[in-house]
Order: sequence, then structure tokens, then C-alpha cells
Amino acid sequence: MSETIRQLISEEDVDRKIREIGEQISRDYEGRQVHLICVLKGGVFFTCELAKRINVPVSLDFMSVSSYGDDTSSSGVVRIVKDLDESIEGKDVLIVEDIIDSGRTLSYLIEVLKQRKPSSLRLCTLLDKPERRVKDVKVDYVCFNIPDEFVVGYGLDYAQKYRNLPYIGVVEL
Ligand SMILES: O=P(O)(O)OC[C@H]1O[C@H](OP(=O)(O)OP(=O)(O)O)[C@H](O)[C@@H]1O
Ligand code: HPA
Repeated sequence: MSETIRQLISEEDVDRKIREIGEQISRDYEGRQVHLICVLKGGVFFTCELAKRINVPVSLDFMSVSSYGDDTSSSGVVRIVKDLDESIEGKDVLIVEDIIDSGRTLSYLIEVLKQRKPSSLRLCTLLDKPERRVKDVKVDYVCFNIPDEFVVGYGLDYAQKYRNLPYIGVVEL
């Protein structure tokens, strides 16, 4: 079965918003170093673009937490596929996600990372689907709130496809 993709947020709008959020993060972390934790795989495109727009010192680490597999609905079971390479103790940590949907992935990740004693722990997401929330998560930086539709592009996939689209689109089956 083949699907079509309807554009929801243009490349220009995504790029403009990432610049704005990058400026806001730079102001909020002035005089400090920010340690970005990219949540793989989806967060990788957003993390790269965001990191380029932050003008305080940035360090990076990567983590992979999976709950969706190749499906469009979460299994509800979150597991760490790849852990961080470095300790986050005493660091100003900013988790970077592509999307918060049910909130299960992030609420799990926040609990795990809090126990590792970062100096601060904040959350930045490209997309937020607040209607779908099952677990409450406090999000510090949101680029776009979106309706309850399955989206792809800018790192987000449908059965591992479409991550490379430079815009956000809705999958129409
Ligand atoms: O709020 P939730 O309902 O938990 O959904 C959000 C999570 O789902 C996606 O990851 P996925 O498990 O599909 O892995 P991927 O990034 O490797 O595609 C996305 O990247 C988030 O991490
Ligand atoms: O809308 C979505 N698209 C792709 N991956 C996702 N993971 C949670 N929600 C989504």
C-alpha cells in the first residue's frame, strides 16, 4: 500500500522557528555551556539545525529510546536502545526531541536522566501533539504545536521512510 504526504509546515517556517528557539536558548543559557542530548533517531535533524543556532558553548551526546517500532501507535513499552557515552552529572542538560506525542518516551527519559544528577534538565521539542498526551511532561521549548495527525519529515518516519523530508508532512493512507 502506498501513502501520500501532505505538507503541514513548510521548510521555511521550520527553519525560521528553529532560529528563534536557538536565540531564546542562547539567551537563557548565557554564560553557561549547554549539553544537548539528541534522542535518536528522530531527533537528529532537529538537533543538528538547533545546535547551529545556539551561540553559547554546546556539547552533544546521543541516546536512543524506542517505543514505536515501525508502527504509527506507541507500544507503551519504552526501552533504552543506546545509552549516553558520557556522564551528565553537574551539566546543564537539554533533551532534544523531534516530537512529544503520548509523552511516554520523555517521561521515562526524564526519570532516568534525573537520577544521574545533572545541574539542570530541560526539554526542547520540534513538535508537540498535546491532544495525545497520556503522561504529563513539562516542556520548556516547543517549536510547533500540531493536531493529532501522524507526521513525517525532519527526522520523523513512517516505517523508517520520509525522515529526510526538509518539511513536516501528514501521512495520508
Ligand atoms: O511521546 P511518545 O508517544 O512517547 O512519542 C514520541 C517518541 O516517538 C518517536 O520515537 P520512535 O520510538 O518512533 O523512535 P525513532 O525516533 O527512532 O523513530 C519520537 O522520536 C519520540 O521519541
Ligand atoms: O506523528 C508521529 N510521526 C512519526 N513518529 C512519531 N512518534 C510519535 N508520534 C509520531
